Amino acid sequence: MVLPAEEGRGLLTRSAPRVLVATAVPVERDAVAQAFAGPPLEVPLPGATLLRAPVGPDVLAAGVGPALAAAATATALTAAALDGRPYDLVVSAGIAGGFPPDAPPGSLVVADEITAADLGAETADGFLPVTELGFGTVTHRPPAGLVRDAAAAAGALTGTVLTVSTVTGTAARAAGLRARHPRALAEAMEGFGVAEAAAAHGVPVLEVRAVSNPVGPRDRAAWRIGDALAALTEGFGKLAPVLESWNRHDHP
Ligand SMILES: O=C(O)c1cccc(C(=O)CC[C@H]2O[C@@H](n3cnc4c(=O)[nH]cnc43)[C@H](O)[C@@H]2O)c1
Repeated sequence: MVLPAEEGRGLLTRSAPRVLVATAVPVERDAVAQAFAGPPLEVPLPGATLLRAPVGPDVLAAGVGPALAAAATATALTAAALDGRPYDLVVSAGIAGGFPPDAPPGSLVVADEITAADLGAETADGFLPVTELGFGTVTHRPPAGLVRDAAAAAGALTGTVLTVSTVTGTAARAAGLRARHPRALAEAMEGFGVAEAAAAHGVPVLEVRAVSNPVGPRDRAAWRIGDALAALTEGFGKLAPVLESWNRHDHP
């Protein structure tokens, strides 16, 4: 991309943004990496290994759950900053449960809100988020322009993606989550942790999820993990130009 000051002269080019994609497990990491050409290098970090292809984002299997996701993402962000090559964008990605009927298995969701759904206190009157106890935050909002462009490119739905530490296994809990978060399309276990790490480094965050199962009564046999991983690869293939042209200064 030509820098505005050099337009017409074509002397300087802006280098591609550095993007870190954090998945939970290696099969998700490999599904994302498959969307980008070239054999990836393995870059060891404390507690995790990054895949770095000649072109495209660095992809990390950060672990399952918000704590491990936050720790591994923060490690990768710190290593890159100390190396003098900080990341410009962090993407939390992987499979997820989708709230029926809005987000069926195989569909792709780009989060416009990343919300910790079980970070708080249970009371006799219901659940209180930590913010109502006077602490921290429960929601991170990715840049609106990036969400719009990413969803349009990938053919994805947009809405809230919940982060939970316990996979929902009953219709009652699914209904309770949806009542508290009417815009929720999906639940997964890492987005909020990845977003907290990105926020601590002042780096924007995006979350992209491929739906493998409905949120609700536990039926492990019905999970469509292969279809969701294929949707993740296809989605990242379509997202590639959006990520390559991402410039945080163009998208407040
Ligand atoms: O219930 C099981 O038997 C079971 C077996 C293997 C793996 C799991 C997981 O919970 C993996 C969670 C993993 O995938 C994401 N994910 C996918 N679907 C959901 C969901 O409905 N609710 C929450 N998380 C989900 C999550 O981000 C984890 O990385 C279960």
